Amino acid sequence: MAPEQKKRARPAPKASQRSKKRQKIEVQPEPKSDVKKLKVAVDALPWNEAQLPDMFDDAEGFFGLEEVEGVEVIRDGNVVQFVTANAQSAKEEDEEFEGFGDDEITPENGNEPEAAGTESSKTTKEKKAKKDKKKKPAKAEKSTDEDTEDLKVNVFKALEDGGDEGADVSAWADVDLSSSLMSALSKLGFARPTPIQLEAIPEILSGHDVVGKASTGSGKTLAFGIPVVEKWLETYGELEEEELRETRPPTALILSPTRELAHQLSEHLKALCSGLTNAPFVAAVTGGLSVQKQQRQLARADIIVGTPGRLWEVMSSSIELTASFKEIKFLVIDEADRLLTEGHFKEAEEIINALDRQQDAEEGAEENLPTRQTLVFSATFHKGLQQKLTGKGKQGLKDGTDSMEYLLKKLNFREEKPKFVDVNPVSQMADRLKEGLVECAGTEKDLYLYSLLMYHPNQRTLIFTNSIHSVRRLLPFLQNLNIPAQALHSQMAQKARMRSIERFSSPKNTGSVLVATDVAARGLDIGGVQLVLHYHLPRTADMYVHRSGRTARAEASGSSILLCAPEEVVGMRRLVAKVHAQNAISGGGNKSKYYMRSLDIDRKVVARLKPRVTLAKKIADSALAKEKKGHDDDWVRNAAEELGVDYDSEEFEAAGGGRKGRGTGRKLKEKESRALTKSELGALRAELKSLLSQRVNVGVSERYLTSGTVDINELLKGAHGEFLGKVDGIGMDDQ
Ligand SMILES: Nc1ncnc2c1ncn2[C@@H]1O[C@H](COP(=O)(O)OP(=O)(O)OP(=O)(O)O)[C@@H](O)[C@H]1O
Repeated sequence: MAPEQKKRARPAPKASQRSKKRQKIEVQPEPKSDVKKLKVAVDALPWNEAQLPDMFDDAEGFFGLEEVEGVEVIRDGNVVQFVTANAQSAKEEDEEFEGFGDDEITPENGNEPEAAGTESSKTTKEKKAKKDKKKKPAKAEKSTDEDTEDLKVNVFKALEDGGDEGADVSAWADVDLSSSLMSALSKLGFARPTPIQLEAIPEILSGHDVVGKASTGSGKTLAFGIPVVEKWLETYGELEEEELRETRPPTALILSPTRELAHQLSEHLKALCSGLTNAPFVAAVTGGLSVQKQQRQLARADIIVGTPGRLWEVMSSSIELTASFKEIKFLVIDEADRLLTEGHFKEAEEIINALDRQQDAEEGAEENLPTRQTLVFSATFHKGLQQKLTGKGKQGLKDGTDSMEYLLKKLNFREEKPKFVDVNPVSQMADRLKEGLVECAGTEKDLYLYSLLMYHPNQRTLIFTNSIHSVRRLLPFLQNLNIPAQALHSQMAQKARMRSIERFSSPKNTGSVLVATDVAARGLDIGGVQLVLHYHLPRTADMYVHRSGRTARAEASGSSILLCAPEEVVGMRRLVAKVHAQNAISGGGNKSKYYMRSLDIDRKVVARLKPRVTLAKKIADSALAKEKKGHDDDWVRNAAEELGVDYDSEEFEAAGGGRKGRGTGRKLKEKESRALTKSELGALRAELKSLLSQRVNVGVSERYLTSGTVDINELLKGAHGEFLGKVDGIGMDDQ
């Protein structure tokens, strides 16, 4: 699409409109006479997320509270109208209102012509260095999505801290990128392409549909992100500031299976774009955050990253959006094997249907092939999917009985055979990942979990469980033991989810622990995760690969340890056989690679940790049971109300409302926990505190385990013996 098509004027943001200051709706004094007023509907006002004090951390009802500034409220009898100061004429009201918020795209960086494509990266770098002295580097989206500000993790933060030297990017020469992108990569410090980038980018740039497979943490995001940005630069990179403010169809739609991953992908692309003079506007569209705000951002987005559910919700409510989406140049499916799984594909399918429907209507179904390129990426593709993706997908689709065939057909590749780029045909696991397992009884997993954390103190650790209930249970348990744990699961409010990730990934919290369900298993790129602990055996081998892939990313190394109960042994064997099958076949060539091995953990030491674990569990259970009792009481009260009887009456109990006679062992335990009085709890806490303050002897030679939060080096200063926490865990290095 040529830039001059489909343009729609957009009001220029005023400096005052970008003010960071927030205020509640209030009646403004008479506006100055030279400012024209604009009446707008309440939904079209420039709402911003209200900033709440930390004490509201988990008050779910408050998340999503929005406020607006610079709005005049006019009351005429019962009619309330909202008027904004705006230099545009009022007739544009219906067309578009971008608002005043601090989330305007600011083409402050957009009025200097792009360096010529033939210019060497060095010259471009010099030019840009001069420019950067005059003003801060472009951060087109820096202030556009405050909801995701807190999700900035890993390398992206470095950009904000300066780092204007830049890397020598001559190793990218074979990929044949524009000088602008070379310069942006230099600023990111990415000196050379990763293997998947080296292989996939040229294929995408030459117009192919691509299916890309590479191990976790190997740079797949930029493997599709760089060509998408390159395409945008090719089309719009030379636009003047004024032209850049005009809306245009988006260049790419990127689908992600989880909200966190969507925000991370968008941050990753923004980080790349922040090194550009003219940059595309990247927007993330996910559930859990304000729809109106996301709709406003979507209207001007060049690259849209979203979860299918929310994306479909906003698309289906706007014919205009759907119409502009049909012009995308790229449809990207990240973590494709998950998104193409039955049960998850429904909304993605709706989106693709909508894109293709438009296509058909306009182009008379010329072969029914889209003009967009489809890019499909993951670290894992189960065998059937892989075969079908690599070319057989378009055959045998007549009856649509095979659902996977059906889904692939739906992707509607424009080529009969997409290019299949597999840079890790042998192993899906990262090279620098060490794997081990610890065998223990199912009932002792809490004890062993804590022991493992003690053996690896001050390491950023991600614990995966198979259920939300387990996350809820383990969180207070670990916190009682002074482990700085955060939780992440899908039933948490989105703000709380992001806050957990932010705290977990904060450079200040190197020894932080995140207890999560598989919602955190895919794609999350959090720097410095050294250890992944599988509290439960993952449900699939692929999930094991993704979970373990949260560590040992890019150039880093890391460990993955599975807690394995006797009833999980069969499943674990199957898992190892699957994950390392190819390695085993390839045999001697890969001698240095070891597989999951049973790790030695001194049971005597574990036994010494038992008293504190028992206490911590008791205290945590008591809190959980009380919380549960609150819910139960609500239920009972509501049921009594429905029956029209007193909550405490015998009549109500007789009617079954009191749920008598359903006491099981678990219920009894809960009851016992609830029965703990305040002073009993206080005594338990005091006992635990005293235990936690003691070192744990780990053997004959004055060796001790310490609480994970204690600085091992400090302790060592006064001791001759060794602390297990100081050495490299439990023998992972010897293997
Ligand atoms: N060329 C490069 N040089 C150095 N680091 C890079 C390069 N490309 C990407 N990275 C960094 O590597 C890390 C992992 O990248 P990314 O998140 O894209 O991995 P992935 O392959 O998508 O992993 P997963 O399968 O877990 O989603 C990121 O921190 C990213 O910034």
